[in-house]
Amino acid sequence: MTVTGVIGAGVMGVGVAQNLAATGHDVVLVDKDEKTLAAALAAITRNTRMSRLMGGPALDPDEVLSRITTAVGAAGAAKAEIVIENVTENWDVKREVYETLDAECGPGTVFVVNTSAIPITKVAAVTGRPDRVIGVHFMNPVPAKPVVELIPGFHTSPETIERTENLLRAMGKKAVRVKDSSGFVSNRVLMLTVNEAAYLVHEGVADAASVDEVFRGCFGHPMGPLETADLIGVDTILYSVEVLYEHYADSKYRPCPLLKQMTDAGLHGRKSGRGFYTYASTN
Ligand SMILES: NC(=O)c1ccc[n+]([C@@H]2O[C@H](COP(=O)([O-])OP(=O)(O)OC[C@H]3O[C@@H](n4cnc5c(N)ncnc54)[C@H](O)[C@@H]3O)[C@@H](O)[C@H]2O)c1
Repeated sequence: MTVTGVIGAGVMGVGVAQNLAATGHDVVLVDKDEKTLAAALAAITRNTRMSRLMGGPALDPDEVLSRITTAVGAAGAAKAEIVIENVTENWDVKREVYETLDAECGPGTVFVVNTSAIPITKVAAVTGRPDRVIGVHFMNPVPAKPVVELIPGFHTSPETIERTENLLRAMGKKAVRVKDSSGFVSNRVLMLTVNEAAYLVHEGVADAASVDEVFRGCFGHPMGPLETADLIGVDTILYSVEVLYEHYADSKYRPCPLLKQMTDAGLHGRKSGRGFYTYASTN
């Protein structure tokens, strides 16, 4: 039986595991503790029930859940043939996970890096299989977003690209191939926009609702940048801007102090119930 490992059961891991299971794949979903895994399964149950209402396919939650097993610790994905990693956007956290995966998984296992800004070649370098490491930047919410960025690293082999493209096709995704560069295409632009929007609030130029209204009303964006920050996770925005700032050594990516304060205060957006806005539920 072919199993796909999904490491990290947060915002993205939940979406990736649901998308995989809903398209017939057996999944082992991994996180640091049982509590997070239980919350992830509850979120997948809610999201599959709501799928039709949200414009997606009708899904049977029991059938989707029957394809997902869970495990604590990255070693739980040892038997997977492909692993999709979605842990916190922090280099030390990701590095440790890849060292474990490299030691535990078979030599043929492909590691798919889902990151906002960390270069794929840097991740590949901490493994003994740089030819079998590739980036896929999924969009959020994963089951609802048909396009991903596909990012081969410096050493990624044509076979790894092909295996990853096949999996993405089976998940119903169209892959846009881009070169390995911190932030890729989407987040070089999006993170700058969100960071600058946070500066507008930080400096008192406008409140969050006014900033978002300008983007929705004037530019026709379905969501403003600060609503988007809450959807992505304010902490994840901060970590991504920090990665860009460090990688390019360019002051245009200087992280807004308000993002730092909100992250420290636990205002992480939808997933924590409060960010730039307040939410009734943390789904
Ligand atoms: N949120 C988005 O919209 C979005 C979009 C595209 C890509 N990404 C990227 O996807 C990755 C995950 O983002 P997220 O929004 O899901 O973050 P998140 O904070 O919601 O979830 C991260 C999960 O990783 C888990 N984790 C941390 N260390 C771990 C370890 N050692 N072993 C197992 N699990 C561990 C955490 O417990 C948490 O559940 C990040 O690299 C992020 O940049 C996020």
